[in-house]
Amino acid sequence: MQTVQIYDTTLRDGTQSEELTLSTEDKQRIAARLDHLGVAYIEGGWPGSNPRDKRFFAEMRQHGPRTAKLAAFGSTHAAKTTAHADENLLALVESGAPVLTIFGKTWDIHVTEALQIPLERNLELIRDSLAFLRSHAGELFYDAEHFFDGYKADPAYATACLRKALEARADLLVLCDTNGGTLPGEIAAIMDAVRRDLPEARLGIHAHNDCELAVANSLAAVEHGAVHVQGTINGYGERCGNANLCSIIPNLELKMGLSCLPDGHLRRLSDASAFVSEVANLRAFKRQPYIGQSAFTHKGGVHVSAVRRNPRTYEHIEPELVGNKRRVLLSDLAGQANILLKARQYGFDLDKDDPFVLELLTELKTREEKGYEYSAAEASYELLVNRVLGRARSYFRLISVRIMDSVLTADAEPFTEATVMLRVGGVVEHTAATGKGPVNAMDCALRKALERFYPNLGEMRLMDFKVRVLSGMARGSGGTASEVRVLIESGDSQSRWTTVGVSYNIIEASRQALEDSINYKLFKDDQKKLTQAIRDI
Ligand SMILES: CC(=O)SCCNC(=O)CCNC(=O)[C@H](O)C(C)(C)COP(=O)(O)OP(=O)(O)OC[C@H]1O[C@@H](n2cnc3c(N)ncnc32)[C@H](O)[C@@H]1OP(=O)(O)O
Ligand SMILES: CC(=O)C(=O)O
Repeated sequence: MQTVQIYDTTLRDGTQSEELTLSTEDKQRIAARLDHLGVAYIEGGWPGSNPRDKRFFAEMRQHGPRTAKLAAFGSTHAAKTTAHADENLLALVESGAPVLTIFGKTWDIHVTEALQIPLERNLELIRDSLAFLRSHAGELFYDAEHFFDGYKADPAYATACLRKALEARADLLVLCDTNGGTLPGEIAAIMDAVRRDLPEARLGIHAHNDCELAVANSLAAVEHGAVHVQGTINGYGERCGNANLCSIIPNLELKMGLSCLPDGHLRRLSDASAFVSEVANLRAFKRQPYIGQSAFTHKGGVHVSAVRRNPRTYEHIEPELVGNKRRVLLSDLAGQANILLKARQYGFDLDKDDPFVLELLTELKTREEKGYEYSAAEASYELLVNRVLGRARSYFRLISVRIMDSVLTADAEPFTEATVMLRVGGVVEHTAATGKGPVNAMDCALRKALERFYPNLGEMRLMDFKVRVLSGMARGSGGTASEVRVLIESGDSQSRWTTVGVSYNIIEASRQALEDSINYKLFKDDQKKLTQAIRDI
């Protein structure tokens, strides 16, 4: 099978993304995960740029990747000096990386306006920089920055730049669509022209996503002779990002029949994507093709009904091939098939004729009409199903919640206190707690009352709290009297879950979501204990 080399630049070009900053340790963790994924090259950074990247390469000399090759990045030497004296090139050599990649100018306006040097001098920079690095590099790559724009402006000059890199014995010429403005047809035509002019060159592609075409452009380049593709995990990168390897890799392997990861490693892709967004502390993009949480998620009843019979009816590949999984959502667009699939996921094997199915579907649609949104709050729905089917026990019964919020003066902190009365079995508990605002005070008082009976609540945390006003006059009287939906995301060391509440009173909506959240934690822990007890028998 033909192979395409994957060159990951998440740790270099990815960190040029507006919201992405990685410490040396973060970079090491991500490098280890990319190595585990099986990419051929990991571009670790620009050692001439900052001490963090320098330290990364020093660390990697001790604990380098096991199979991937580490690349260090830099530019051709400064015009005012020589290659031998250039600090950037010396830092590349000192990095000890087995692969050295430098970028150079190929577009005339970049030479005359950005570097402000004659065109001929730029050719010298390319040749001398690569010639200097040649003996220090296991592999030497040349990134022809703005190659496609340069080629459109002056094909002879852009090609002359590539020739200089070949003369200096670069192993690979990477054609870059740096501004991301090129169309797939143009990429194809220019790739063909370069291959005609330089048949001896090995070519790679580096595309940016300014026209949402970085993936398409990378695939077009491969169809027209590129043997090496650069990109980043989740498409992180400056402006609109880089070519997204999480789409490119499965497209190459599953649609184009080319190999780019070791056998079986494609299944690691979803985990790798989630890991990088977690370390980067960025929310994962749900609608990412292949590996996003929504990529194989079905909501419409018609779709779910067909997918139950044969998943190929609405899925272009099996989700497991990329380590993803199928999900089914519940909403007012659901049909009985959604309920059957969800119930099976919760451990109930229901039949379509079972009266519970219709009851659950009717309950779902009635509640969605009231504003509950179960596709975003599955824990609340799982509790509902378990209650209707008689499996969830009642952990506590809330008798009353009273909240006092007093603002003494305009510049003093407001003071909030919640009083909670509840019953656990035959015991009535009456507790008060203060908090930062009414929801926090209610949360603190509920836990204080319950932790004596359920100590495991101590490890539960509130992760996110969202309030949405439900479309104005149609619900409540509009404005500040509108109905609201509250979504609470909670978590413990094992998992996260989201619950929902709806009311015209924000405290009551929060109370519902909070109560579901606590019940869900207790229910889940009970289920775990039960599973363990069955295993132990
Ligand atoms: C397309 C790409 O993604 S390229 C990667 C872009 N990434 C980055 O820039 C991140 C890392 N950069 C840095 O840390 C810094 O910009 C450094 C250390 C490289 C340079 O910092 P400084 O010396 O302060 O220069 P500054 O950033 O202001 O300007 C860039 C300099 O590089 C020069 N330069 C730009 N491209 C090249 C090139 N291919 N070859 C030689 N010199 C170049 C510019 O002419 C300018 O030098 P000048 O001011 O003497 O004319
Ligand atoms: C080299 C590089 O990152 C670019 O041209 O976009």
